[in-house]
Amino acid sequence: MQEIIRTESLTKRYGDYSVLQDISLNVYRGEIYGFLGLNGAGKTTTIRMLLGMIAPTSGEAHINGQRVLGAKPQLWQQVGYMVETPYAYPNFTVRENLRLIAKLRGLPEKQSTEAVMDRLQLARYADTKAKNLSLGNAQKLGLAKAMIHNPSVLILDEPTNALDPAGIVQIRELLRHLAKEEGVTVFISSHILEEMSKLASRIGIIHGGTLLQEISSQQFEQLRRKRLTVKVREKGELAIELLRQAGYATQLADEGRIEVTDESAIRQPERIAKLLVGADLPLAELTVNEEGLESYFLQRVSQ
Ligand SMILES: Nc1ncnc2c1ncn2[C@@H]1O[C@H](COP(=O)(O)OP(=O)(O)OP(=O)(O)O)[C@@H](O)[C@H]1O
Repeated sequence: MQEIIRTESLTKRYGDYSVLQDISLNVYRGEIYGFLGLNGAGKTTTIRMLLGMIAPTSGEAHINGQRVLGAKPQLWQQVGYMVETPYAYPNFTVRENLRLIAKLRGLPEKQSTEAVMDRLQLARYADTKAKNLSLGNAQKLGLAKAMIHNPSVLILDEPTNALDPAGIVQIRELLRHLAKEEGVTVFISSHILEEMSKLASRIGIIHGGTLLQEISSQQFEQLRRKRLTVKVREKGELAIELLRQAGYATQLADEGRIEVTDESAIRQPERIAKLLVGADLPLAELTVNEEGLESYFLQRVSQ
């Protein structure tokens, strides 16, 4: 496997305040590496160092085998990035903004602009001034700028932040396609656990400036605690008794809800429904809940 991104003990301090400690990670060609952490965990700081925008206090970052600090300008022809809220010239249209970037990058202006607008489904906003775009479309314009030169490495800081659900699915599919079909390496940060487990092939979890854990997305899915919540219209005690007798690990939660944590119940909730309805205990609610990022961290950090 070809190593594309490598950090060695990246550390950043501002005065006495330590933002990042000893971050060492590797990302391989065609991988989508999800960098997952709560707000303030240190994601943006890491990404800024990956891009050479700020210098580490100690440690190093490498892309394509080159040390980022002091890298030759050619390195940046292979890298596309979007960090925090993307900037665009407000009085230029989407097309004008992109043509400007194409020109600065020495690309065929018309062809690369139209191609990237198509890719991100931005063509119908081509003549809209950047200042009149919705937040989601402004974000897409930022992504278009990051991708216009067809880079082989994409580094994206919370790229789906302002997008609506349809936009999130679209970007997810585009990134998956780029990684799988074109071998593009994607490093993407987010604080949304759900999104990461759907998109990334590997996930690095950062908390308080430390890389806590690196796992595959499949492992991550298995580690997340899931539970089935049931509520019956009445006779909650009886329902609990019945479920326990049937061998399910069951406990009473808020507002008369019953939580079932067995794998088999989570995989086949219809069995629970059948059991209760069959005993004349009609259901008011039946849901599978997945643990959120905060509680996953709390559990992980307190171990
Ligand atoms: N220039 C700076 N001077 C001092 N502290 C800073 C500086 N830049 C960032 N920090 C602090 O470093 C910590 C990590 O910030 P960072 O922006 O990297 O987090 P993040 O994980 O990207 O969070 P968010 O999702 O909120 O952007 C925060 O506590 C932040 O206040």
